[in-house]
Amino acid sequence: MSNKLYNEIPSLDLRNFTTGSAADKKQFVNDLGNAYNTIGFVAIKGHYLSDELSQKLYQIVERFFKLSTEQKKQYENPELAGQRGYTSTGREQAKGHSVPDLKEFYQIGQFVPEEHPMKPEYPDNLWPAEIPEMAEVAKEVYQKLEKTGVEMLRAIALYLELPEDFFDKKVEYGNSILRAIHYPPIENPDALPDGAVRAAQHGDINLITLLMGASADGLQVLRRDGEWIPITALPNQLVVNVGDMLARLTNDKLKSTIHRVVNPPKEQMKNSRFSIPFFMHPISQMDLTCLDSCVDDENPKHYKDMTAGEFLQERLAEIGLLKKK
Ligand SMILES: O=C(O)CCC(=O)C(=O)O
Ligand SMILES: [Fe+2]
Repeated sequence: MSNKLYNEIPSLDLRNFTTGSAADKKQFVNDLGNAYNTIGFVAIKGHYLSDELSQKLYQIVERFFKLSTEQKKQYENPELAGQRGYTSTGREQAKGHSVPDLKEFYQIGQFVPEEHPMKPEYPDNLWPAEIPEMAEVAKEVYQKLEKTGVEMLRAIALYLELPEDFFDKKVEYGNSILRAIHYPPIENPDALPDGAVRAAQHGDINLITLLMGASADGLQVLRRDGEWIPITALPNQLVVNVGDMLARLTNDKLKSTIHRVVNPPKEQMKNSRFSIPFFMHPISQMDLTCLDSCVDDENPKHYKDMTAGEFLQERLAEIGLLKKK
């Protein structure tokens, strides 16, 4: 393994894994493991989401967030803990951070056929009547990202010396979330509460996150040496990082990538920022107990045994989305 400290994230072509030779595939797996052990993010081209489709979704999302607060709040139901529909500003804070992030968001969950046994597992998606095109476009984006995520998890399984299909059944009709985020203009920077930022530093909850290029700069990753490095996804690239669930499963052999979204420089404070991460979750029954292969005397178990569903509930409470009854 190289100990090189990257200043930018390595870029890989997923086609080397999906349609390449055995040697290409092996190289992809090695490069991916290397990226996750150094900077923690990787940029992927040759995936299944077209730039055209992602632009279409961005336009729809911008139209939604331009609606009045009253209109948007029709799609906010606190009983859903932010997992479907709209969540207004001031609700979510990063774990361990007392000031809420400067953002509002809209979450879209799994699409399960009516008769499927997994159907009752998930609340229905909410669709804004004002934007009738959202449902169809969001579903297409969701499924293209999910398909990309399955391939990424196959490569990760091989890197961990697990069977290639280790994650396949665990993410089939999984609890993944497409989250459209709007970071509103900062109208009065002097009136911001201390420590209020667009997104305070955090690790994502899920297995892996796939992020399409945001509308503006601001995303930064915490490199292993403690330096914050700016991340920009180029057109046609997805940025993919490891989340807390994969860190638990691998006893931190794969570490959850800490990242944040900083406030813009003064002259850009009046601009909105939009981003659309896809959080790849397994089904809630998945056991996140550390793999035996990742535990030894030098690396005793860091985490207590939990299912993905239990871990998600715990975290939603910690970030303010699930109010304790
Ligand atoms: O807005 C971004 O670029 C990243 C957002 C993020 O890290 C998150 O919602 O977990
Ligand atoms: Fe994140």
